[in-house]
Amino acid sequence: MTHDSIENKLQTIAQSPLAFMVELKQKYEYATRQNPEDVDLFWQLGEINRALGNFEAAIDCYSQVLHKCPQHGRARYIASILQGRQHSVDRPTDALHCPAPFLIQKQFVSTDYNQSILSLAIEKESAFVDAKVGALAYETVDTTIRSTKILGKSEIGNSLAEFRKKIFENCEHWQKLLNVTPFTTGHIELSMLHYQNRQFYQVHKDQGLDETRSRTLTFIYFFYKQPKAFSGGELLLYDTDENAHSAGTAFTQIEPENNTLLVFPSQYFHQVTPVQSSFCGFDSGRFVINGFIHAVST
Ligand SMILES: O=C(O)CCC(=O)C(=O)O
Ligand SMILES: [Fe+2]
Repeated sequence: MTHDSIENKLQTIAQSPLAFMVELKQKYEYATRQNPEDVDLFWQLGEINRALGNFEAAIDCYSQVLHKCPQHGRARYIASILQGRQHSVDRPTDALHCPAPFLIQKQFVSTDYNQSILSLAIEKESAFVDAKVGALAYETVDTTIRSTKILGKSEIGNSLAEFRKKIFENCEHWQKLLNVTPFTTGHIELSMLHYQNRQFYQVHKDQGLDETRSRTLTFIYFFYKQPKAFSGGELLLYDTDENAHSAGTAFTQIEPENNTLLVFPSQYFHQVTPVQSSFCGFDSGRFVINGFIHAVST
């Protein structure tokens, strides 16, 4: 191996911890073949596959863990989340950080409506501005934390009424599926985001400040022009402690797939990995409708 290629390799790993995970996965696959009775190796390979977004492979690993160790509550809970049936399994209480429950709805809207959402975003290009971070009164642009452009609610106006209605209609059902404390649906806050090459959003949670306390469920609707002109931009959903004071080190990777909606309780930490794209046209970027379902305070 030449000096240059080692440097390139190191740089790739530094820029993308997920590339490092792929190497780790290969090592653990080998180790589990050599030690098929070792529960811990299957557990760790499950966690690596979850972090890489390989749901099927992760579920297989957790099944192996449960086969050998049926009382492994964490493996049972995570496997149930990845299969979309977390409501049927108790949350594990054995560690500080709990895996985030989530739902994925593929083909959330019709193909025609998905196209019209994309057209609306493209039409509004000049109204997208740098997204800010921090409490409302002090919010600032800090591109080391959040590097993305946003189309705010005043620009969106009533143009996503059909989308908003669909969120509203599903809300009660999602509460049950996600096993959250039942709440009365209040207002639905939404914005559109656009990420181009190198843009990202560091680890954060959507709830906690006074003005965001009533945010209860977060939804993220992924959309983009086909064929997909970027890679990266994955959503990493972190295991989080009960009171949402900190993110754990383990996470589930969710690939942004066009016309797919992701829903999770707003106290869970998450991040958007850097987008990579060699196209610079606005229409080639990663788009989302990001929003929050507020609970009416009682
Ligand atoms: O772009 C995304 O997928 C999520 C954005 C996000 O987490 C946020 O704006 O709070
Ligand atoms: Fe967020």
